[in-house]
Order: sequence, then structure tokens, then C-alpha cells
Amino acid sequence: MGKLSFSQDLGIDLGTANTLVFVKGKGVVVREPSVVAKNIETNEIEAVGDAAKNMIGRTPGNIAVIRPMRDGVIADYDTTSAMMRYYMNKAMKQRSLFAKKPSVMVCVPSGITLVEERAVIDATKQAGAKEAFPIAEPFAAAIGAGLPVWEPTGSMIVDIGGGTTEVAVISLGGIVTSMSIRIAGDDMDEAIINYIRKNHNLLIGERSAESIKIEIGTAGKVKENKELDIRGRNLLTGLPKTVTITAEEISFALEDTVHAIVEAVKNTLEKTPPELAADIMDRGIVLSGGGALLHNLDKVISDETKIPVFITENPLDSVAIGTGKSLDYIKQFRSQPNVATRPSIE
Ligand SMILES: Nc1ncnc2c1ncn2[C@@H]1O[C@H](COP(=O)(O)OP(=O)(O)OP(=O)(O)O)[C@@H](O)[C@H]1O
Repeated sequence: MGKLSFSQDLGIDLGTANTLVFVKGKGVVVREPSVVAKNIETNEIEAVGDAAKNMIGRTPGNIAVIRPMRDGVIADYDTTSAMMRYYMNKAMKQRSLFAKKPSVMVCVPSGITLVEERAVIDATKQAGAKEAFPIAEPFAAAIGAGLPVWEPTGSMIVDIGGGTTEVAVISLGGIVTSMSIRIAGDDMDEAIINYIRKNHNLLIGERSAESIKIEIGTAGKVKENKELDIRGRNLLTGLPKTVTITAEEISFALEDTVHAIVEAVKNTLEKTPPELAADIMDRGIVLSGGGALLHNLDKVISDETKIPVFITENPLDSVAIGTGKSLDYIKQFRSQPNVATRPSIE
């Protein structure tokens, strides 16, 4: 009998780089890149997720590989809804034919405009949700990281994703102050591409830049100057070429992005009320998001702020886990749609 009224509510981390879907009672069941390959002649979707990401830079003329989210917001509405529908169906693949449409919590960057937020909600409904509620990404990340967000104590979370870095101070179930900058992991990749083009006359793609960042990228001082051979197209001859780059070069290329992230943390601390600032000094700053995995970034932030910095256990999953856990508070979101989306101090 229960089957007839069964619904699987979902938490979705609709990220610039990755989309994760959390199913209530099961945990994170989908974890794939936010990438779609489309046939531009027929407008048909050829591949979604990992399969589409593998096609980046390798497609024939009639296929375009699209990242429908840019800087944390929807850049291509129809493709985003199609991608969400695909992932939601994948997450609910074993549901009964009689299952109700799910209620969905979907995270949005805290700096999002109301129009952008509306677009995310509409896309989620178009993808098959009965109702959809936005939750600010840093709030979800803080819940996912296990921070005491409902208690009268200040917690600072810094979520560094692909398109946005979100810094927020949370206390008593709300965002007290926050800052969202559209600078994050993707900008690190871009900085690496630009550096290698300028200094080695070599053109490399987004995927290679990301691998270089993950392999030898470091924030600040490099301890061990590792080397890496990379391949790309020689800009002078047009032919393939291999060059050797060092960790020090990549650290130099990443300087501006790292600096922007550190400044966002410092600016948020400056806006933080003193009692909460004291809590943060005691408890430390927590980093989440894939960008938190950049070597030494925790140390650089700690040196610059003089506050201890910790990386959450599963940086790539914490927003999705928090979005999923917040399904338990869905009643609150129904009665107060703006709970945990807008900060009380701008
Ligand atoms: N080991 C690593 N070192 C450095 N960066 C990493 C590492 N692993 C993943 N990343 C980067 O983390 C970013 C993706 O993180 P995440 O999945 O948290 O972002 P997202 O939620 O999709 O983006 P956003 O929050 O901006 O919408 C990418 O830029 C990726 O290159």
C-alpha cells in the first residue's frame, strides 16, 4: 500500500563543474560532470555527464559539448533542464510507476539574483519536481560538513567550486554574512591555459589544465618542485609538442585566483559581528568544494587570517550531502521560502 504514495525526495547540487543527486534514505547516488553533448543539427542530446566530458575538445563539427552552468548559474536553460531530468531519472531509476513526483532541494550560490534563482527553480520543476526549494550553497556545505548551523555559535564555511567561491558565516540556522565571488576552480584552469600559452607557446585544453592543477597545482610556496610533461599544440608551428612544466610555474599562474579567494575570506571576516568572529577564531574555518583540495590552500588561508583552517571530510560531496540532509527541514522551507538563502547582513 505504501508503494502508491511513495515518493523519493531529492537534494541536488547543481554545480558548475559537477552535479550530484542525493536521494533521501540512500545518500549521494549520482555524481557526474555538468556536461552535455548535443547534436547542433538535430538538437538531440548525444551524451550527458562523464561520457560527454570525455568528448570535450574531440568532437566533430555537428556535435557541441556544452557546460550549461557557468559561474554557478544557468547559462543555457533548456540544456540544464534536460541534464537535470536525466540525472533525476537516473537517481530515481528504481522507483515505482506510481511514485509521486519528488520534492527537491536544490542549491544555489548565495550571490545569485532572484531572476537566476527563479530559473533554477523553474528548471528543476521542468525536469520533473513537484516542488523545488533553493538552499544557499554555503549553508548546504556547512550542513554537509557537520557544522553546528542551528546553534548560537558562529561557523565559517568556504566552499570553492568550479565557478563560484562562497564564504559564509552561519549561526542559528541562518547566514549572518556571506560573500560569493565568481572566481573558483575553472579560473585556476584558465589561468594555467593562459600561462602555458604565454610562456611556452603551447595551446592546451581545459581538461589538460585541470589535470595539471590536480597533479602539481599548489597555492603559495612550493615545497617540492615537481615536474610534469604536457602535450598540446605548438602555437608557432601548429604541430603537437611536449613541454616540461614545474610546480613553481603553476603556483605562479594560480597566484591571482588564490589571492582573490583569500581576499573574499578576509572581507567576510571584516563584516562578521565580534561575538561570531571570536567563535570562528576558536573553532576555525572549514573549507569544502573541489577547490579546497588544491595543495596548500588551507595553509595559505590560515597564514593570511591567523585562524586554523580545516578541510571537510568529503569536499566534493558536502554540498550534496547538506542539500539532502536539509530535506528533513523541508517544512521550514515551505513556510519561509527564503530561509537559508539570503544573508541578514549584506
Ligand atoms: N584535487 C584537486 N585539486 C584542485 N582542484 C580540484 C581537485 N579536485 C577537484 N578540483 C576542482 O574542483 C572544482 C569542482 O568542485 P565542485 O564539484 O565542488 O564544484 P561545483 O559544485 O560543481 O561548482 P560550483 O559550486 O561553482 O557550482 C573543479 O574546478 C575541479 O577542477
